Amino acid sequence: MALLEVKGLTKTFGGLVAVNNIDFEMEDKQIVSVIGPNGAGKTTFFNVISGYYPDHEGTITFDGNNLKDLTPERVASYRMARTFQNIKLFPNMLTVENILVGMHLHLNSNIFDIVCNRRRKIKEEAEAYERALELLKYVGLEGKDNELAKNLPYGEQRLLEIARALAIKPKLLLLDEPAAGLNPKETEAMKNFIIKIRDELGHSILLIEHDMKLVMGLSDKITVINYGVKIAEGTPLEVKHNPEVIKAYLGEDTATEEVA
Ligand SMILES: Nc1ncnc2c1ncn2[C@@H]1O[C@H](COP(=O)(O)OP(=O)(O)OP(=O)(O)O)[C@@H](O)[C@H]1O
Repeated sequence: MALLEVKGLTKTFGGLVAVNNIDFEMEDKQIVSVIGPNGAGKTTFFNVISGYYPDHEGTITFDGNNLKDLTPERVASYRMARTFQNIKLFPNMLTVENILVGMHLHLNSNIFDIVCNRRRKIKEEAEAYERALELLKYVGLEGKDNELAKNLPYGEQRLLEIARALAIKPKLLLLDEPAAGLNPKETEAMKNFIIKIRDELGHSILLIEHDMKLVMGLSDKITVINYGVKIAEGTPLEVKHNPEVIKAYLGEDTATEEVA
């Protein structure tokens, strides 16, 4: 069974069909990229899958669960986490607090515990704090727990957003343009880090990205969207030699570059 199965997904804004009848599947532990020109519908596709646009047509099944009409919080509770094209951190909170917020979904304390059993809650909070520090270390931000999120350099804010997403131990991690705003060296590091997340933590990853070196270098599969329609799908080699993809998006240069 596919980890994520999307059938006939359509999302309109007034008269504009932003996502048009898309079928899509990905397996567990795959890294899959969604590419296409600006305005093609990639972020809308992510927003629908992760529960931000409940009024759509089509079905989304994730890890055997029907996601129809679920809120982003309910979708996340099935362990689908995401980052955003424009980083969405709590800028005036500490880095470690940003991760703790992402973790609240996973804490088991209920209102009875909070009122009657403080001990369990205190233990959970201490464990959560330790885990948040571990996650900071994992993404390369060790020792930055007491810094305000807004004071981190841009590339580190992207890493913090990923650390917060990892806090829910996602079965599927959606990354919306993880390399946007990064220089080539940071982009290469991000590529290796995404592969490491899949290989070491076993998370499946679905990403949107315009950096073709990154996309071609890490994807098991690439899905190409143009004007809301899926125009191609396949391995990096298949996609980069697809004439329709070259015409709509890649151009001839990418087709002749070596896959990293
Ligand atoms: N909330 C919205 N209301 C109205 N139109 C929207 C909304 N969000 C997206 N659109 C439109 O839907 C289309 C697809 O936009 P989307 O942001 O999904 O594209 P994209 O492929 O992610 O683009 P980019 O690569 O530039 O981020 C665009 O024409 C956009 O203007």
